[in-house]
Amino acid sequence: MSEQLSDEADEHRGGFPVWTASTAGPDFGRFVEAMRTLQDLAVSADAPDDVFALAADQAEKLNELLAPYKAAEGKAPAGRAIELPGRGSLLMLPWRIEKFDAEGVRSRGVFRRYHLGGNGAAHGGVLPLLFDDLFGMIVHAAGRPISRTAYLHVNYRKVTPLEVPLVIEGAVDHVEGRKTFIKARLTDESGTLLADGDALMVQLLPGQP
Ligand SMILES: CCCCCCCC/C=C\CCCCCCCC(=O)SCCNC(=O)CCNC(=O)[C@H](O)C(C)(C)COP(=O)(O)OP(=O)(O)OC[C@H]1O[C@@H](n2cnc3c(N)ncnc32)[C@H](O)[C@@H]1OP(=O)(O)O
Repeated sequence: MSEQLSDEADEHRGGFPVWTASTAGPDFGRFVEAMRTLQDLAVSADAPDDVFALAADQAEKLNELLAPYKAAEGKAPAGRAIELPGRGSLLMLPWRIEKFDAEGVRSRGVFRRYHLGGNGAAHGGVLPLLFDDLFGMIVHAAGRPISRTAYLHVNYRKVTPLEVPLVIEGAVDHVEGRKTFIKARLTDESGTLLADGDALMVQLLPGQP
């Protein structure tokens, strides 16, 4: 997979830089998972203010530790660590890719407490994030040139639960010149449809951001 991520000709990249998979050390995955748990706790903890004061002190210390290492886009392992859930990016859902080829992409995972919307269900805004990231991977796995999302449509068919193993799978539906039309479905492990979506991804022209 890492080969596929970096060997495209310039005319297929628009203004995008070459994207290479990261070779992060073993502690990076542990750090990301600890940060995800911290995100879960940050949105769920009901602690006394003196506990939040201690937590703020420690969070500020952590910021001081990492600040000198802030790097330009494409340099940090986050987003490029393809072996980690969500490719090691806290922005992405912590899901694992289990199929990645020209026929489509499938990924599996759970929504966590951090992703709570209301009454036990995933926030409506995190589903398009999951779909959009999958659509980007589908375009890439299908060998299509670097493209951006022109539109993304999600149908919410059933309430999407937290902490329940789910599967998202999609593929290219059809191609018209620069336009790649994609479809995907989010189900639980028994195949019950929770949401489906479709998108138009448009190939970038040379130099297009
Ligand atoms: C997430 C990926 C993770 C992958 C990881 C795996 C490894 C992969 C590794 C590396 C891959 C990296 C992949 C990066 C991917 C990044 C994705 C994003 O960033 S999505 C950010 C949000 N989207 C934008 O910010 C776009 C903003 N919009 C634009 O830039 C333009 O509007 C753009 C490029 C989409 C089109 O603009 P124009 O000027 O080039 O082209 P015009 O002429 O407007 O459209 C071309 C055709 O598309 C239709 N079209 C355009 N927008 C449409 C729309 N909204 N609805 C319907 N048709 C539309 C038009 O009608 C036209 O069709 P006719 O050729 O005439 O048939």
